[in-house]
Amino acid sequence: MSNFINNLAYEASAGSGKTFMLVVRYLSLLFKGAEASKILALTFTNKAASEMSERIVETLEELENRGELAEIAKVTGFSKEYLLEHRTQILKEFLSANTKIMTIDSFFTHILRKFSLYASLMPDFTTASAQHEHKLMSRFLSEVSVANKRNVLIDLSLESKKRVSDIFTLLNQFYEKKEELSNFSYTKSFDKSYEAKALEALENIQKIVAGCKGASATLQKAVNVDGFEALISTTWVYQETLEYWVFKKCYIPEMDSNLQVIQEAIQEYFHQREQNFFYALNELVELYKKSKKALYIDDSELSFSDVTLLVYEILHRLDDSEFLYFRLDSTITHMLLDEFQDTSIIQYEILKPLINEITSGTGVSEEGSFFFVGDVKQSIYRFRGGVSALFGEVAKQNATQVDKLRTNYRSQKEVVEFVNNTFIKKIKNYTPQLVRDEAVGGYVSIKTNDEVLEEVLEQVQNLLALGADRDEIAILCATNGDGEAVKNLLDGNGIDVVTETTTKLINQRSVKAVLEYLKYLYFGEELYRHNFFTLISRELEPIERVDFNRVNLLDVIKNVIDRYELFENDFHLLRFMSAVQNYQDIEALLFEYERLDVSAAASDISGVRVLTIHKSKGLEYEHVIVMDRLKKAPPSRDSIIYKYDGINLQSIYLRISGRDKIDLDYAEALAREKALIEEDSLNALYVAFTRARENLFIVKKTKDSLFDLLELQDGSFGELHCEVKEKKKQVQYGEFHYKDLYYGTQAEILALEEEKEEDLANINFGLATHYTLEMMDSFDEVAIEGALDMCANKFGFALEEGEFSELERRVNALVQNREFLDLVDGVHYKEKGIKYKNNLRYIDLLVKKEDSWVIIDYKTGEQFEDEYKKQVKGYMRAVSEITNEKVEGYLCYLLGNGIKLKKV
Ligand SMILES: Nc1ncnc2c1ncn2[C@@H]1O[C@H](COP(=O)(O)OP(=O)(O)OP(=O)(O)O)[C@@H](O)[C@H]1O
Repeated sequence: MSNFINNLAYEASAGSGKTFMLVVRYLSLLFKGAEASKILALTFTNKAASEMSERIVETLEELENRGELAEIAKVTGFSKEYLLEHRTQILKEFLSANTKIMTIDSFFTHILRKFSLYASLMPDFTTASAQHEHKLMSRFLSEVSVANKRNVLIDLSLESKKRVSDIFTLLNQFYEKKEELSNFSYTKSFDKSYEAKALEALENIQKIVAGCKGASATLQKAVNVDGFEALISTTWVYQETLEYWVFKKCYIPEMDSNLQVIQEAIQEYFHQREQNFFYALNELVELYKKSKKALYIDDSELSFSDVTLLVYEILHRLDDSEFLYFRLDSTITHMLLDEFQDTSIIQYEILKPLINEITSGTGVSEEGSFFFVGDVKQSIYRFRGGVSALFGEVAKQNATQVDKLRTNYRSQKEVVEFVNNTFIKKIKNYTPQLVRDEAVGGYVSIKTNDEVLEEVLEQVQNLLALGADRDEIAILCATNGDGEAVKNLLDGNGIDVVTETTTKLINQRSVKAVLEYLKYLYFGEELYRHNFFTLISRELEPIERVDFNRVNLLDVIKNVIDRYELFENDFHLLRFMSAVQNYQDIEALLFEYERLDVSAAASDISGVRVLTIHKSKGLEYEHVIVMDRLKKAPPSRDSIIYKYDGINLQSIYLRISGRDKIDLDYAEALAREKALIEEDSLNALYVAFTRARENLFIVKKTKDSLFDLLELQDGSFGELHCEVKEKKKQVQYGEFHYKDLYYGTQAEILALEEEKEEDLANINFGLATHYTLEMMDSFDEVAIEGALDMCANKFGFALEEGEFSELERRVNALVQNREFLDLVDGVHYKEKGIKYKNNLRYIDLLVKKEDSWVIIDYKTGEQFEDEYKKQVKGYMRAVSEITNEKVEGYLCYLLGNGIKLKKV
């Protein structure tokens, strides 16, 4: 019997199988006959989106052995046999469908492209996580100047005691919350009548004191203030009553009534300051918006928040928005949302009509369904406009059944219990998780050590010594800076580290190959064809060019993948394909892909993972080390306090010190803000601890610790145990010889490395020499001629007169050098890229002799010999590790006075 519930949500703890159920849901829909192109699955990060596609494929491929099988059977009511029988068909359909598994940001970008003309934009705009800040700043400043609002900006700066760049942050907040703030209005006022009221009351108090015999000198001094400014900087005006301290002896009730008058006046003063501030900010937001718009129209580049706001405007403001939604809706019948707790209110507002349409079942989609999962305890993006109350609200608004998942499927007993015991006292309504039967082990250690980095290193070394798989060790830290510090330390101790950059999608081989292929189709340059076949380890063959005006980019990519059978087990390509959908055309892709901020499938990248807690969401590792922050956290001092009632923005306040003592509303908002910040930190720790499957290590400091909130005691639970798995096979680098003319070549890498130290002429000469040598197929005079032609084409403009013939002379000398020719007698691999320590390095010339290897590194000057030697030694180590054979390295100097070979 089918158990399919149309509107369903899971509000469940970490590791309880929310993502698992999302995949089950997606597949159940497919098995029930839904078209993949009509299922919209939205995630928060690109990583999550691509992982979801991967999991769908993997699950189908291995369905008979997967836990999902039983769940899908339960949900759909189909027998396991039926499901197994149909999975190949489903997989085929899924792979060929135009699937809609993506981030919320890319979904909104799609919408905006579709309706871009409503926003006076061309549809080929590009997106980035943020607009170019400097450009925006200077544009804004000139707008401010033109609008004659410089004083407004200066006043704001003075008022908030902030720099203009900080005012920028506030402007951006106001800009992003524009919709929520649209019902707020601010009044500008310079009426200072409150001052007179306060000073009159002060005078009354002064009189009382003057008439009081027992008035001490301290008291007389305390009330002896001159003017309003001085009055508000005393401490006594903020007391509840004056029946205290030095006032006590002279206290009469009249004192307090005057105190109250003073406090009301101060409140009025604060209020006026706040209103004037918001008024000014609001005025500038208009200019800010204008500058942003000008910039995105000029550059055709939008930030994700621009996209979101524009989509909101288009869908909600235009008269024909119903029609717009209709057009969207007709292509979406089912909606699945991951990590719902991090959805912002405006994001939900955009999705809302679509969800309504789907769930009401009266629109285009009779059989629609809505599903979302999340965990309010893992909400850590409050600062980005995520309000955790949204979860319940949305369930209510859409008549969604909210179920729980009680069992933890991720972690071992000790970890689950430690997390339960730690957070039950700290997080409201915490429901302890159940341990699954077979999870009887696990280990948790809490250790205080002020040398945080050393402690972390030791823990990693210990784990590795016990046989832990380095890919299964993750170090979670508070900030990117801390991550950098750990990475450097581990690197320095010979431990491979994987961070965000090493895992970029465009740095993966299969993706590179496809890009080379596309470049060949577009530029027609032979080298790209050559590179492509080299990268996919095949013999060179002809490639038919295509006319990009007539074919769809994605089809071209699918075609190359099919034709050369590139897909097999390569999830990078799957990710790449979904990323490509964001590019308007081939030009946009080829000229912009370097900025593509998508990470690769983790499977074939190796090393200890170092990442921030925020980035660790949704991930899991066998061993997790959560380290304390290395520096003290800066106090949170947001100038504006936003107070929400549920999901509705109720009021906003300007932070003014002392204000909480006399303004109850403000005090409440401030207290709530503080509680929310604390909740965020607590949630972040919850996320961090729940990433561990087997072993969890907490490294904390004695002071200013990230873990202070939890009051952890040093100690350990359970027994440390590392399952030693068979070591993964070394990745084969054998055929990776890969030339590239226009980017990322050895020549350019050298340029980056040496830029600082040599003058330009030397650099160019060196690059041209390298390039010539790279272009030579063999070491003879015929090859020199061809290579020099190519060099003249590429570097002719950059070389000085005479340099070219000097280059020719040196290269000729090289091919006549007996010692060199003997050394290079063997099979040549030029421009050999080797992936070592997660860096791609290029060896000028690698020679395979009978049972050994020779590395040759060309140089045109001797001034940095020590550096050069280090570099070659690095290559030698890499090659010897990969091949397990004898390796020799040589620096080969092509100098003005002859060839010099130096063994390293
Ligand atoms: N019903 C199940 N049967 C077998 N394994 C499961 C089941 N549910 C989840 N798992 C496994 O447990 C682990 C955690 O599940 P999943 O990642 O879906 O949890 P989650 O609730 O999304 O966690 P988080 O909130 O931390 O992202 C995964 O390795 C998953 O494959």
